[in-house]
Amino acid sequence: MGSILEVRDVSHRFGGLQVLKGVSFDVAPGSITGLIGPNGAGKSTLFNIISGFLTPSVGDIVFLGQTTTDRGIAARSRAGLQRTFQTPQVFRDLTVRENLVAGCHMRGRTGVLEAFFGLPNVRREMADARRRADEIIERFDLGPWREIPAGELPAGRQRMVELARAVMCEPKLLCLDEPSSGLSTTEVQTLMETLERLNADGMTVLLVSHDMKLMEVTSMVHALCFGEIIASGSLHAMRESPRVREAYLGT
Ligand SMILES: Nc1ncnc2c1ncn2[C@@H]1O[C@H](COP(=O)(O)OP(=O)(O)OP(=O)(O)O)[C@@H](O)[C@H]1O
Repeated sequence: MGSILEVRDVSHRFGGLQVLKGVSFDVAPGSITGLIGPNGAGKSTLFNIISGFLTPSVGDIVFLGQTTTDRGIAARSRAGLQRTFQTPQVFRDLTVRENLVAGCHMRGRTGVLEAFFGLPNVRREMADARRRADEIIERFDLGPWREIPAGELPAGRQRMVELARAVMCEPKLLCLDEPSSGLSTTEVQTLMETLERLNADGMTVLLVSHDMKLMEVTSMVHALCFGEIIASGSLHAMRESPRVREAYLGT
């Protein structure tokens, strides 16, 4: 199989501000690919373009061989691209389990009328969703908080709930925006182990962050600076690259 995701010559401007300049890279299936860069490099803009929250001024996003540049967020999600946010977006009043079941909704095949009348296939689908939510809750060590409203959990745990909900959708590509932001050292370690486990189970991950510790889980890293990719390679190669050191690490 070719690339899961191809970013092709993407440029973007906000009014007079050129934020991305001809950015191209691929995400290989089965990889954890990282995108690093200093504040203001254009990471979030690129991430929003990949996930469909923004349309690039120029260039294309190709997901699973299909040009998806003009497809909306929901269509990309149905095709298997899931994202998380810098600030975790959980349904605050729903329990952890309900959050995960809600995540499963996108995978459902039943229509609105069937759901309204509570037809047997809807009940079956809901039972499947609850079973799957319970499995994932165990995998993410969220058991003790299963029936707690997600909004009452500390930020680190909410991030795990958001990640678990994204995993419920069985994404082909999981895109994570600054997933370690606001986490303690122990929580970052747990996050890294979780990502490695998901990847070992076959999930492809795109990780956008300036956290070099977190980047240790990646097999390929692209460094973005002032809207351009200035280097690509292993994390070790990035740490050794004079251009990255100068632009990103400031040494
Ligand atoms: N909606 C917007 N309108 C105008 N300028 C914007 C907008 N969003 C981002 N920018 C500008 O685009 C540039 C790139 O921002 P972006 O948030 O993509 O960078 P980043 O690498 O994600 O930074 P950070 O690590 O601080 O989140 C910055 O100069 C920012 O001020």
